[in-house]
Amino acid sequence: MKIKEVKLHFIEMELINAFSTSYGTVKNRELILVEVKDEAGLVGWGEVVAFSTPWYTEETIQTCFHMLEDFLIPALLGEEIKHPNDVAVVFSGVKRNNMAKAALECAVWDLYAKQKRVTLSTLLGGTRKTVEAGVVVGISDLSSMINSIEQHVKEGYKRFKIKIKPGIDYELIKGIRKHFPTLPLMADANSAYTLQDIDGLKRLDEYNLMMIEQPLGSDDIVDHAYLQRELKTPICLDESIVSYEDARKAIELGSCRVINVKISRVGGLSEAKRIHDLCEQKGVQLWVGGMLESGISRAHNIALASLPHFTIPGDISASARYWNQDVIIPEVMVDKGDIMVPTRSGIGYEVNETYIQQIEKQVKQYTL
Ligand SMILES: O=C(O)CCC(=O)c1ccccc1C(=O)O
Ligand SMILES: [Mg+2]
Repeated sequence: MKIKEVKLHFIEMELINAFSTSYGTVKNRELILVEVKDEAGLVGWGEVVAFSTPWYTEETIQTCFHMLEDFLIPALLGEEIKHPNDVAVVFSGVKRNNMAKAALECAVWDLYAKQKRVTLSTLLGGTRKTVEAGVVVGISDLSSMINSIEQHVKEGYKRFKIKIKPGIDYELIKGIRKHFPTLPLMADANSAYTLQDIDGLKRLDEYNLMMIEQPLGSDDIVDHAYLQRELKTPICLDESIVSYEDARKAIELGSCRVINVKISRVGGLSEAKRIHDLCEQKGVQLWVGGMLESGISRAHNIALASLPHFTIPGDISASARYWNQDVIIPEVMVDKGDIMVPTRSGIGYEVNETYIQQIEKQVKQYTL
């Protein structure tokens, strides 16, 4: 196939509740929805999930726009693509910028699945009919966090993640554990600690957390290996793993026992699948991470999470967890803690173009 046209839809959606991490707070979520079209007029969808500022990775919505417009879209338009795995090869002249690449690559996966009239899940080798839903609660005061966990327990979620940072950790987890002694609970630090905090991190071992996510530097796998040897709690890496090679090295060094896979962070579905296969082979657990994204990226996450070795519920929540209205039909629903893997072809959800037209700030179109 050849991609004949690419459209970038710039949107901004307000989160139902502001979301706070160790880095800061997100309330208005800027996103770029990416639409690719083949010669027959069939379309596929992807999404740029970088943030407006470079707090999570170095990329932003604007750097992704620059990469897409000036390098990635010109490289892709008109190229012969036999399989979505080829897209990474077409992009190989551009270093990193994984979120920009992933958005376009995911759109090609959706399109390719639609051409073949199969679900994206099937195309990737997915085996599950449902995926387990986990939910994330941002940093707030203890009683608000307990209330929102309570709510999410009622909604059926199967794994609960809280955000922590230095000074808002031990007492917070102690308070949550008092209310929910057996809850499948984990904590995400988003790189807020250093090895100097090791004594405090070791004290968290008493709370039986499923794992602690990304305690140390975003680009570190050496200090994490040291920390993992000192902790009973498994370490899960997020920011530190931006490629298959990173995953291989982290596993070899013993830097983590779990990996959070985000399609965007690793540059696309092909790389995410390679990491899945590696972890399966090495006996390392993994789950699918989230980016406060719209239903389009959420749909890609669901397809990925249907692969057999995604054994831990991911950060894949219902559309209604974050949005008053999502951009897909139907919206993502959680039923008794499970999300159905859609059975229609491609990402399996209809994109609500009428709604996108209402909320988009700008559209840019690129043709061959
Ligand atoms: O529910 C979600 O979409 C994931 C929430 C989350 O933890 C997160 C959200 C934004 C940026 C980074 C992270 C993270 O996993 O570290
Ligand atoms: Mg994380």
